[in-house]
Amino acid sequence: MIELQGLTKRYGDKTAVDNLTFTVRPGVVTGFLGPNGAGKSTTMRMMLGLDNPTAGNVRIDGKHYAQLSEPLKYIGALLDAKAIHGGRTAYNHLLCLAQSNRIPRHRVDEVLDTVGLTAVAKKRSKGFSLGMGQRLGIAGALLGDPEILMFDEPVNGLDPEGIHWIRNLMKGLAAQGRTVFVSSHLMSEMALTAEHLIVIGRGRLMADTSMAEFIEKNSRSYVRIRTPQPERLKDVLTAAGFTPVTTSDGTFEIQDGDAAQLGELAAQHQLVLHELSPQRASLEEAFMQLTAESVEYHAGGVAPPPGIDGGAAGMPQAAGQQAPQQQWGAQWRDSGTGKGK
Ligand SMILES: Nc1ncnc2c1ncn2[C@@H]1O[C@H](COP(=O)(O)OP(=O)(O)OP(=O)(O)O)[C@@H](O)[C@H]1O
Repeated sequence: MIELQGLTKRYGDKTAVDNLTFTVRPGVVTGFLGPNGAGKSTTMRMMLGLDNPTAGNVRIDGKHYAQLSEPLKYIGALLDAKAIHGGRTAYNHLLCLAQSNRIPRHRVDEVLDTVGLTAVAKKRSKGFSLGMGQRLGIAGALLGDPEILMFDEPVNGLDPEGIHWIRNLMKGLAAQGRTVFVSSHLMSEMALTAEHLIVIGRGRLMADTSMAEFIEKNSRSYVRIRTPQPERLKDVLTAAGFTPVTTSDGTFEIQDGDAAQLGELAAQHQLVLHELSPQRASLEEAFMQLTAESVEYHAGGVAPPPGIDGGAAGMPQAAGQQAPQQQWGAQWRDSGTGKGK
């Protein structure tokens, strides 16, 4: 278990991590999300005693990292895969780590096998690809067979097979009852891997909740309808009290009805439907809604036209409706889960 209490880090007048309090529990993969510059790496570095907090503290199974006598046996971490002595072979890199933590030599062979690097164990790591470097970093994290594992962007540079492998590895470690804490910018991957989420923005806690609840609270659901008779359908829906929103590709989106109800209504009026599908936003959309106001680094350029991209800028909007971005952010904060800004 990892426990953060009021964890804060300031660099001059910049507050990188702002009074974070949360617990990462064993048995599930916990995802750590936040826009660029939100403070994820700084938080992870403080968890590992690599940075000193300005205030607050982190406990690893009740102890500060510095109090752990052989830390690799308690917590294994992949922070920066490039932070490896390139002149050493993969085997020697792991052997040095093992010897400094009184870990038996045979573990080196075991973890090399686990991450699929046995064939290149005697090669210097400076010749490794990004993906191979990630695997070596993961081998280092697993070396001490720790109960707690922490991975910062573990799928960086991995090919689809590698991504699949690390996903199963993390789930397997959690299923063994270990604590697994992982950051990633790949939302689709996070949605498949993590059961619990911690979301931060500008250093502050924005959500500490299950994946299912996070998506439920931060996204809208609606029914999408496609018909070759759009004018008639629109009239029927409007007369029945629904608020159909037309998207740029000619489909309708209805937020205030369910698929069965809408399908029956269409049948009563002998309307042909080519699509009738309930939709729920993705983790990516939910994340963008929640963190929209806390994104520090925006790209320039042109917003996508309505209906493109599925992001906030692309959400269709009925006349007179409040912008979804404001609505959803407010809804989330009003629910009381938010720690507020
Ligand atoms: N050593 C430092 N000195 C000054 N500012 C720093 C330092 N390290 C981090 N920061 C600042 O603290 C903030 C948080 O940075 P951090 O790297 O923790 O964010 P992050 O969430 O990991 O970002 P990313 O997703 O881009 O990796 C950023 O604004 C960053 O510029």
